[in-house]
Amino acid sequence: MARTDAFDVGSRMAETTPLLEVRDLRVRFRLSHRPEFFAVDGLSYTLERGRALGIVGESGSGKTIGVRALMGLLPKAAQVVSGTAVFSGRDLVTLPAPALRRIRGRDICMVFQNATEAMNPTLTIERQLTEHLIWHGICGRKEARDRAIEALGDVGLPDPAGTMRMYPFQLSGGMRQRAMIAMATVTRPSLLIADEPTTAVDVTVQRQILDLLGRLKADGMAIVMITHDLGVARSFCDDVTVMRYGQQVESGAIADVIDHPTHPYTRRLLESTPEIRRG
Ligand SMILES: Nc1ncnc2c1ncn2[C@@H]1O[C@H](COP(=O)(O)OP(=O)(O)OP(=O)(O)O)[C@@H](O)[C@H]1O
Repeated sequence: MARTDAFDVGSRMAETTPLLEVRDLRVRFRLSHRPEFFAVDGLSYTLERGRALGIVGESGSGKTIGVRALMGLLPKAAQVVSGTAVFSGRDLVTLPAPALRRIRGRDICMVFQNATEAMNPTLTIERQLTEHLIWHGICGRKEARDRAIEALGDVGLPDPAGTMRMYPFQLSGGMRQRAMIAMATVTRPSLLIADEPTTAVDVTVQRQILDLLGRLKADGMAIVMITHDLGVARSFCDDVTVMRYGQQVESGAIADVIDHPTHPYTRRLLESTPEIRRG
């Protein structure tokens, strides 16, 4: 792997403890119809508060499984077989399920690729947004409602109070995606994992979402962003790691990797998006 030794997201802040330190994470799949395989095979990175790491790579390279492993949200057939993921001093890999549940949805939240699958179709947007705030004891119902309305406004939904009364199926795809981002950020987690957050939305909404995530980052939120779009990574992330077949082939500061890719696979990814290199 190129630049591994130099890769330390936010190394300028090395004197502070990183918010998240993932070391040599390996996730194995055991399925009945095929030999076992490693969907993630040695993933390492460090992330500081207020920084964003992009994880890029083609479909099936292990990007999503790599972050789901941190959240304890792996499919049944998958298992973390080695490695550590230390978040605020605690290893998420070995943390008992109840302790992980207390962190998930409060300190670490995730924006999923597909809002329709991630949302509960039987609950109003209000219930979905206020649930974490109340369940985690962050605030009572009235304040939760105010915070939910504010979060819906922050993601650029035009009528936050009206949106609160709706069910997911009553929203357009772009509105649903924004409501999901509001759900993931309403607790102001210290770490946000965003899996292709702007893939399903048009360019204007994409800009709004990236602006919002940029403001949250400036306020100190750390963000892991999975994207196949190097343009999004370039405009938003401080650092990037490139994955292929479960392995990290190249990592470093985003501008370095884009301007001076060392791995042939990274060069191929860049060649397929020529507008990136023109800046
Ligand atoms: N539920 C599952 N059952 C079986 N195999 C799976 C499952 N989820 C993921 N995999 C396999 O694990 C590997 C990594 O998948 P992963 O979803 O992490 O890729 P990805 O890089 O996020 O791709 P995409 O951009 O398409 O989401 C792939 O080989 C994939 O087929």
